[in-house]
Amino acid sequence: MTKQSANIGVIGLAVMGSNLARNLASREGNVVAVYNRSPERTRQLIAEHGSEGDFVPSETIEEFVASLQPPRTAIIMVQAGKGTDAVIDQLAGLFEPGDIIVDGGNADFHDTIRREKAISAKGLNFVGAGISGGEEGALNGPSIMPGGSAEAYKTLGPILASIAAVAEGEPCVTHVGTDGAGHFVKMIHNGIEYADMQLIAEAFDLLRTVGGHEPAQIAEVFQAWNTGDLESYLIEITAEVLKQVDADTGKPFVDVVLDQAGQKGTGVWTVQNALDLGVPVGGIAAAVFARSVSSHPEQRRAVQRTAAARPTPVSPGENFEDAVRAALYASKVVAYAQGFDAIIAAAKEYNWDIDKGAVAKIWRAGCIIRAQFLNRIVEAYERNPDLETLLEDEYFARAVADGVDAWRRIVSVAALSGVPVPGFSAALSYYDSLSVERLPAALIQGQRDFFGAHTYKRIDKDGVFHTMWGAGRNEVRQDGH
Ligand SMILES: NC(=O)C1=CN([C@@H]2O[C@H](COP(=O)(O)OP(=O)(O)OC[C@H]3O[C@@H](n4cnc5c(N)ncnc54)[C@H](OP(=O)(O)O)[C@@H]3O)[C@@H](O)[C@H]2O)C=CC1
Ligand SMILES: O=C(CO)[C@H](O)[C@H](O)COP(=O)(O)O
Repeated sequence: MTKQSANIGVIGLAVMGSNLARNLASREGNVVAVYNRSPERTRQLIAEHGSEGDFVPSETIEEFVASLQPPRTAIIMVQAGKGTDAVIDQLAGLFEPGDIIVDGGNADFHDTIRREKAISAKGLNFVGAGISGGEEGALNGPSIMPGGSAEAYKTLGPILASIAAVAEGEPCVTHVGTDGAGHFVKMIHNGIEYADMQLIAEAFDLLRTVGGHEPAQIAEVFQAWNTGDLESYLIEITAEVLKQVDADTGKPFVDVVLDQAGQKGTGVWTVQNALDLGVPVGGIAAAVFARSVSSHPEQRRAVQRTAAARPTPVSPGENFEDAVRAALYASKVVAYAQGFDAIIAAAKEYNWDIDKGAVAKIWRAGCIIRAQFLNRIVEAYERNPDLETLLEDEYFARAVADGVDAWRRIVSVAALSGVPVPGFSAALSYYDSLSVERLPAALIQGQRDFFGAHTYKRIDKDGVFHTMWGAGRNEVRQDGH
């Protein structure tokens, strides 16, 4: 065994960890310690890729720790939850003050805050770092969202910058904020990812059901869209998926896959946390619920048996593809606006100094939502870092206004044709809710006051009021004036 020869270590050598270790080993100057609970994975990595760089494999965690140069830095890439806690406990028992434990998994940021507190009390550094890009990103350059202390980032930052994706000459990594900030931002990335995917799926459904196109034709539409303002990794891979033909049946691949979308939980976390923070993220929530609806086959079958006859799709009308594209773009803007709203609210709640423009920059490459579109968000926050919402920025306000007629038409066409568009319609209702001068919330206040004396405010004078609904219906002031 080479003693203390590695400048960085990776624990957990499944899909993400083994590729991240290979990425690290491919960078000049890195010597990478690698360890996995089951030694077969470590042996496989070395057998298949050992010649790609300087690896130091270990079959026990003690050996792994002994192979790291102080201050030791180890990136954990194991199953989120109990697996991560188990590995952190092992490392914390062997590391020395000043050493750095990095959790690169998809951790719940509350766990990261808890872990950071416990680990830093022992004099060790703990960094929760969101890593996005899937297995290909981990190997060739992911987008990395580290939290933790600024002190730990001084050591860790250059290592992460050396393996991150690069967008317009800048590495896709930034110190997002302290303790759980990195994992919070990664969670929001995934929430936006869910929304992006759902909106694309709705566009596909409309082009097929109302537009009458076959998957291969729709693939060409998406390829064309990928050269305009919708250019993104998700649009690009959608075209690839739609082109695929099933070898067994000769049918489009998309027609032989069971229509029940899976999820590992980060979308649900996004919505749960947004609710806790009081941030309306209806567009993202619609995407999470859409996956959930798809995965209730018994309920779907029950309603299929009893529902009214399915409507005949209405005529798509002129420029249908362009209208779908406009609806997709406007709905996407809403999803990103809601995601950034959640980041702003969390930064206030948890005292994180998050640079929104820097977050948008590190999402431009390496991650699943990578897109040119992120540059528009960078520019918006450069124009005004204190935007109430991205929707008020001059570029986004104009972009949405330009597409809003088409957006309304598409939501109407979908409703008349019986095509479910929870993402498009939730986003449009959100936009209308923000842009209409008066909301029916006044009636809800009246109802609350009626049944529960919950009081209300008036538009024409200060104070808190209650109407004596059961006794004369006089209005009385409730705030002591
Ligand atoms: N897959 C993806 O595309 C992405 C994944 N992530 C996150 O990265 C992390 C790693 O993901 P992935 O590579 O898919 O691997 P998995 O999430 O499938 O986790 C498998 C790894 O965890 C290890 N492990 C599980 N429990 C324990 C334990 N109690 N003690 C020690 N090791 C344990 C396994 O070791 P053993 O071999 O011994 O079972 C194996 O190395 C996860 O947190 C995931 O959420 C983030 C972005 C994308
Ligand atoms: O973190 C990721 C990318 O950034 C994963 O790809 C994501 O977790 C996939 O999520 P799900 O299985 O819930 O669709």
